[in-house]
Amino acid sequence: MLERVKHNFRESIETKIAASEELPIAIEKGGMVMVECLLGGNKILSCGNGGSAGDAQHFSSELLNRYETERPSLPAIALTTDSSTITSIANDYSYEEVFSKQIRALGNSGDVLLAISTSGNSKNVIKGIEAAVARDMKIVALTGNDGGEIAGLLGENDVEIRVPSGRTARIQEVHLLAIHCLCEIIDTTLFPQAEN
Ligand SMILES: O=C(CO)[C@@H](O)[C@H](O)[C@H](O)[C@H](O)COP(=O)(O)O
Ligand SMILES: [Zn+2]
Repeated sequence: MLERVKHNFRESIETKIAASEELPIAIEKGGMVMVECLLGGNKILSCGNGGSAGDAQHFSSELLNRYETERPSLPAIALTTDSSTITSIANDYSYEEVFSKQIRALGNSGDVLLAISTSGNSKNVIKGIEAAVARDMKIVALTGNDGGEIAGLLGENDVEIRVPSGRTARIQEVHLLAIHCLCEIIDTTLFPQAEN
């Protein structure tokens, strides 16, 4: 067991080193897409399944509450939290529609969708992206593996942050780091004078 644990630490560190070489440009671009959105008075919606649902909520709480510095609350909504809405959409329509239906109701032109999927193939996230595109929203996608179907759905104004790993847990670990980088870009760009 000790060896397995050590292996996981090493694998996670190696994935982060590879990501530190491959991802900064995409993360900076994603952060600036979010900054523009917020400067325009728009909001960021976020979605994902399982661990990525937790990541979607982690991100929105850091905008709505705070990241590292004192600054005003920023507008974000995780689409993973309202169990009444999610269960009724899944029950009456299909689980594939749980994000897209919310996006059609809440999403406006200029808003951003933070779409999180380690495989890039979760149908409800894919349908969420399609709904966001139809609403003239921009997409920042956190993916892994080969980007899956999501990679092929993105336009030139969208951003894919694809973790160079095929293992869900390792991808999620880098997604969280990328989320913290996005928060830092937002905070330091919008509130350069803010203090801890
Ligand atoms: O957290 C984990 C595995 O670490 C799981 O709960 C994982 O998030 C779930 O299997 C998701 O349904 C996977 O979806 P996706 O990342 O492929 O979109
Ligand atoms: Zn997990």
